[in-house]
Amino acid sequence: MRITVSLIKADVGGLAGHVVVHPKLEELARKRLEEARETGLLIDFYVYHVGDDLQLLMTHTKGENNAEIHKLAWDIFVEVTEKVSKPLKLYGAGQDLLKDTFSGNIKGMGPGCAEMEFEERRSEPILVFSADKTEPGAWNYKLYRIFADPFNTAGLIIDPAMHSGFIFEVVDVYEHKSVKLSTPEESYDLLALIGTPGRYVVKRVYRKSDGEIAAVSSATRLSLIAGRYVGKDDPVLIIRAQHGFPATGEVLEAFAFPHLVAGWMRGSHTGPLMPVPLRYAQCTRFDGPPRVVGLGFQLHDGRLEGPVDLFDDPAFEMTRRMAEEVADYMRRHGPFMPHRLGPEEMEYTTLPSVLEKLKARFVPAEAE
Ligand SMILES: O=P(O)(O)OC[C@H]1O[C@](O)(COP(=O)(O)O)[C@@H](O)[C@@H]1O
Ligand SMILES: [Mg+2]
Repeated sequence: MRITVSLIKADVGGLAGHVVVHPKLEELARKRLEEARETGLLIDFYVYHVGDDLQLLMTHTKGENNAEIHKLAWDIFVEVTEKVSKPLKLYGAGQDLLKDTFSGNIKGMGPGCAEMEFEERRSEPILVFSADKTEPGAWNYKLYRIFADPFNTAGLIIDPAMHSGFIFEVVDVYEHKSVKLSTPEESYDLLALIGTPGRYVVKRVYRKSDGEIAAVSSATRLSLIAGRYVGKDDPVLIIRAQHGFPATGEVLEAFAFPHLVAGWMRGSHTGPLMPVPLRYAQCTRFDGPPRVVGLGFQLHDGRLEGPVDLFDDPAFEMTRRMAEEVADYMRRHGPFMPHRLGPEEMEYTTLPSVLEKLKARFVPAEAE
């Protein structure tokens, strides 16, 4: 049976600033998705949040980029904005809805979207990850560790189905071009690109032996669509696990190191990506630190069994402690790089308007 998993998210209003999604937004979204399940449009769904981003996880048989599914998500974001965010004056009501009318595909309209279609296996574990206060390139490091680094993923050495490696599809978000690179043989080329996560973003990963889709992320950069700062993209990621794909624990292992990502306060700072359970999925200190939630499901004929709240485990306490220490260390740099992002990344923040004011005051400098 061919199943499509669609994870579509948007920031349509935050409670107490950009901290968390209001429960009423989730309630109304659940109601509408329940109706869509009753009509048969959806097989199943799960609504959750990370920070101020409302997450709609849906399963169906309509394929990727389906107008009905995308419209369902778009209409929900619009309705919850009108009926909940605006009356309650939630912060940044409708923030990610960059266009007025739906035009067939939600991509490029503001919300983030990751979708994959596949033949459901005899047993199909899927893992979904959602991050707040960071950008899509934040997954680059994790995806490399999961699908190309045998020090993370034992199966790359041990499992014959994975031994020939994976193919990474990388998007240049500035040039709107993509390239496929094959690991392990092109690992260094891959790293040459994805080590610049603000520009090169891993969009998909395929198993090399049979071309099966293994992972897909949301790879849009909102500021490049809007041409101005509209918050970070707060990306999502779907990964298939086990039996010829990395085991659930191999996927999670990549999250045990809270690597540094761009985002955090005003989308302008470097900070550690902290893996948290759903109950800690709110961004507080300096609007962060950037955080990620992970949910695990078993699919059965497209139905979502679960979730398992994957980071709700003492095994990730040390990671969180390390993230807190790194957060504290980075914070002490205040407005200095590398805590504050470099000039290229700051271009789409509100900093250029501040610098503009100083322009006229510059005079030729003395010869040194
Ligand atoms: O100028 P404002 O409206 O207070 O916006 C600043 C806000 O933008 C943000 O960068 C937005 O974060 P999100 O991308 O999660 O919406 C917050 O960190 C910060 O509070
Ligand atoms: Mg957000």
